[in-house]
Amino acid sequence: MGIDDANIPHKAEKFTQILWPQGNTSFCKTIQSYLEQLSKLDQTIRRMIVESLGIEKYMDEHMNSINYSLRLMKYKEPQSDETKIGLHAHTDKNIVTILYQNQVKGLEILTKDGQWINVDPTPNTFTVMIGDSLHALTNGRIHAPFHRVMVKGNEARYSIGLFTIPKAGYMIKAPKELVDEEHPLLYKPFTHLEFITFSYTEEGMKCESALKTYCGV
Ligand SMILES: O=C(O)CCC(=O)C(=O)O
Ligand SMILES: [Fe+2]
Repeated sequence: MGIDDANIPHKAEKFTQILWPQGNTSFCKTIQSYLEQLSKLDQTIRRMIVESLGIEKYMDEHMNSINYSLRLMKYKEPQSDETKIGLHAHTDKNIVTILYQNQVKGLEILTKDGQWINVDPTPNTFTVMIGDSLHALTNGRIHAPFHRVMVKGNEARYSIGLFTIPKAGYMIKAPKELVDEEHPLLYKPFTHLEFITFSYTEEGMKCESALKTYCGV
């Protein structure tokens, strides 16, 4: 469950009302404050990425091209020592995801050489995941890793994700500065909505990389 267009202040109130029709000021304020602080962290991260790629002239366009979505997730305890899949292996389709979780481990990331590694929970630590849209926008300079959640034991895993999502209709297109003979264009321009729609089709779910199949050059 979550909040789309989470940058709109009254959305946190509406979301709280769904969970507590009689109201819950403390929850609502916590969510608002979380959104405020985490969106600043997201902006710092994206600014650093744009600067590190030397494409500062696109900074304002990039910073203004997204909306936020906040999702609260619960992975039920399987009540068994056998490891079960909580969330299937996938790449995020958006720009940047910032994850925070309780003390129950389960998040795993696939390294470029094909090893699944655990992301062990550390208090006060956020995990930043790059999504396919940023991978495409940077013409492949930044890797969008496959990740999954594996659960076992008797304790539920809770996580909260702030997702940076391209605005409706925004064309995701690598700037010309990142395309040259050594780095040929990897993906044709696309919108997030069209890409995500494809990724949910039978073909999109079956193929190894929905991004490559959908708009790979
Ligand atoms: O719960 C987590 O830590 C990961 C969630 C996730 O990968 C997602 O929602 O895309
Ligand atoms: Fe994910």
